[in-house]
Amino acid sequence: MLTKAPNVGTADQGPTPTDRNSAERGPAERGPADRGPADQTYFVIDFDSTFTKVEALDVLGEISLIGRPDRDDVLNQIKVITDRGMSGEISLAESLRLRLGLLNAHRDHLPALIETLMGKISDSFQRNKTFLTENADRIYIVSSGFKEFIVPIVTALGIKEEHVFANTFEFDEAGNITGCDCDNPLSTDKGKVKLIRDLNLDGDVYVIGDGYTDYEIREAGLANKFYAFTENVVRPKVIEKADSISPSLDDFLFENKLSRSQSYPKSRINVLLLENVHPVAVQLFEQEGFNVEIRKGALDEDELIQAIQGVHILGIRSKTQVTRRVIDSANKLMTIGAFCIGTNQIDLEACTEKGIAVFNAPYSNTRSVVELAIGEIIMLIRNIVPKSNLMHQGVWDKSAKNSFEVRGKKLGLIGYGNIGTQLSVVAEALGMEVYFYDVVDKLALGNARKCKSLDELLAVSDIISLHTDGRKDNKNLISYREFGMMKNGVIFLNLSRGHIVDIPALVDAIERGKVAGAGIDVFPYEPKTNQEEFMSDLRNLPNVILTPHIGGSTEEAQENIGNFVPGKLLEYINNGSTYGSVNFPELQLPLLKGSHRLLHIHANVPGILAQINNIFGKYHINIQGQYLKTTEQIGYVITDIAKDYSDEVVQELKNIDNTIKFRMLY
Ligand SMILES: NC(=O)c1ccc[n+]([C@@H]2O[C@H](COP(=O)([O-])OP(=O)(O)OC[C@H]3O[C@@H](n4cnc5c(N)ncnc54)[C@H](O)[C@@H]3O)[C@@H](O)[C@H]2O)c1
Ligand SMILES: O=C(O)CC[C@@H](O)C(=O)O
Repeated sequence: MLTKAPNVGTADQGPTPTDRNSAERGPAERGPADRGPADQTYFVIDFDSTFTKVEALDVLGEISLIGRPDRDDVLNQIKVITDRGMSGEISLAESLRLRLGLLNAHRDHLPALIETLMGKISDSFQRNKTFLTENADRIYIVSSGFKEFIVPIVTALGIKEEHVFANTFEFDEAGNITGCDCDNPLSTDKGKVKLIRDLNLDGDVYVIGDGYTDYEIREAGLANKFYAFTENVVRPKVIEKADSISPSLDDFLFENKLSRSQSYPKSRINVLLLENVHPVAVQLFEQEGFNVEIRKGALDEDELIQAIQGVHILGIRSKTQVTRRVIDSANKLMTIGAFCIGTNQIDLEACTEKGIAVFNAPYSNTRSVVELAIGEIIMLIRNIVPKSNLMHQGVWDKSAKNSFEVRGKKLGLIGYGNIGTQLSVVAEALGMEVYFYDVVDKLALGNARKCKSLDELLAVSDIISLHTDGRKDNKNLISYREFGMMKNGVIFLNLSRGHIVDIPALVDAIERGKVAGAGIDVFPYEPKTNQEEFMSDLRNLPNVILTPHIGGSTEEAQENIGNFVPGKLLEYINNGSTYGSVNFPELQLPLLKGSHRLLHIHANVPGILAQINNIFGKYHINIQGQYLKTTEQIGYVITDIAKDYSDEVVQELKNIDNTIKFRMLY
């Protein structure tokens, strides 16, 4: 029985490479023909904390002890005993005896217990009902729990009643639970071992469970492998004995190439979040079942190259530079989320070439930047910062000199995108005259006036605020010449990107009095963490507000972003949708229902769609839906097909010349 290596998938060839040119496995992909295990393989599954999320006797206690003043105390004692039994600290018989003694339970409590347990079936078991039903002949539930509640739960998911091995309660005449059937081996130590030995299963045996008693079957030489099931509880003492760890049933089925409801187990998807991304994002990924690693600061290139190994989803903000070297070394990366607006810190071209989809949050912090800009404009034009500094030194300098209203002043906006336009509207509400210049022809909102050139805007404005994107061409957009063209005593703001302003030129303009006040939030070099000192020639200049790139750092904006970006990344991972991507052809796809989705990313050269469809034609595959979108660089073809198809189809699709990435979803 123990000589064979696990070989349960006769036809499934397992996960196939995501990246055409590598042998790695990626999320949401598999061989097409999962036909389930060979006949001679048996699956022995534990019940409490494996099939269900909870320990049934704990739940029974919660029901049976209602109204007792010492309920919480007793429940705690029951939990402690359960854990000690499960990790092998006390014998099972002892654990059962002690718990039944404390429970004070009655037959009438059982319906409520069953109802509660029905709602506590482990998520991955619920998802894989088809596997359980289709393989009912080979699945055994072996538990030291009690048939009275186990049978109704597991049979609801297709398990055969005669394959449930567990204890039975003993009741007194009044219906009180007094103990258990002592002749049953499962009420005794090493009971599962005795039971499996008696069953004498003729084939390979895989045991899935969270407890030490499950491991004992393997220890006794009666199972080929013991899988420590950790979806609900993690018991270090059990894990250290396991042949393998199964964070979910999906993971077990994937590892053994068995038919399953998810193309790739979510517990195998690794997420790396840098730069203090909002906790709501962590929560969203964890709820999805992904593995999440978080780091507070940014990483430099070499650190990131190390950290990105095995990572499928990377989340960053504005400081992490995702260079071509990083992208080239990322062995599993599928998608990047910029938890901010700007994406200039990411080499988008390299991402596109590798088939890595990038998403951002294009307007989740827009309002926060606008409010900061308005606040700073008022502070600067009133000369508040020097006055406040003096007050802190005890100087009372009451005067109106160099202090103005914003009403009637000309505000010049360079860049009339999301932030520029919103600032335009709010500034007009304060009575300012708005002028704007954008490289793209933009609709003027309200009474805003379009300038034909940057120079025109520079010459006319009393206050200039920079809101262009961070494209490379914008480096030093504002330098000596541009400051020279501005009005004397102009107020200047940069809350966009640091490299857009030539800092020595700005320092010079401030020192000469050309710029009477400046609000600067972004810098060509920004400290990687809050521990690093901020070094700049802008320090200690008069009437200059310096802020540490916090234009978008409000609780509201960060929470918005923390919700928005994971939403996009999850849609891409789970459904293939690229709507809102900054480098991929944008496709909003319908939810996947009853079919398999094949996603083909390729270089945009002529004839790929025809080649894809020729392959479908050759294998008589009926296409249920097909979507295509291209950009100059790449094409993205999504095809929904019926579930039956052969390995060759997948292989041929991957072998099409110019294929960048291929994956499957179901
Ligand atoms: N300080 C912060 O915390 C913070 C927060 C959010 C956004 N930002 C930055 O603010 C900037 C604007 O954000 P947005 O959401 O409005 O972006 P956006 O893409 O909506 O708008 C940018 C606009 O700038 C225009 N533009 C680009 N280059 C130009 C040039 N040389 N001259 C004139 N116009 C030019 C574009 O055509 C576009 O209309 C970005 O750089 C973004 O990264 C900073
Ligand atoms: O929060 C950040 O790191 C960046 C904020 C801002 O510059 C953006 O691009 O949205």
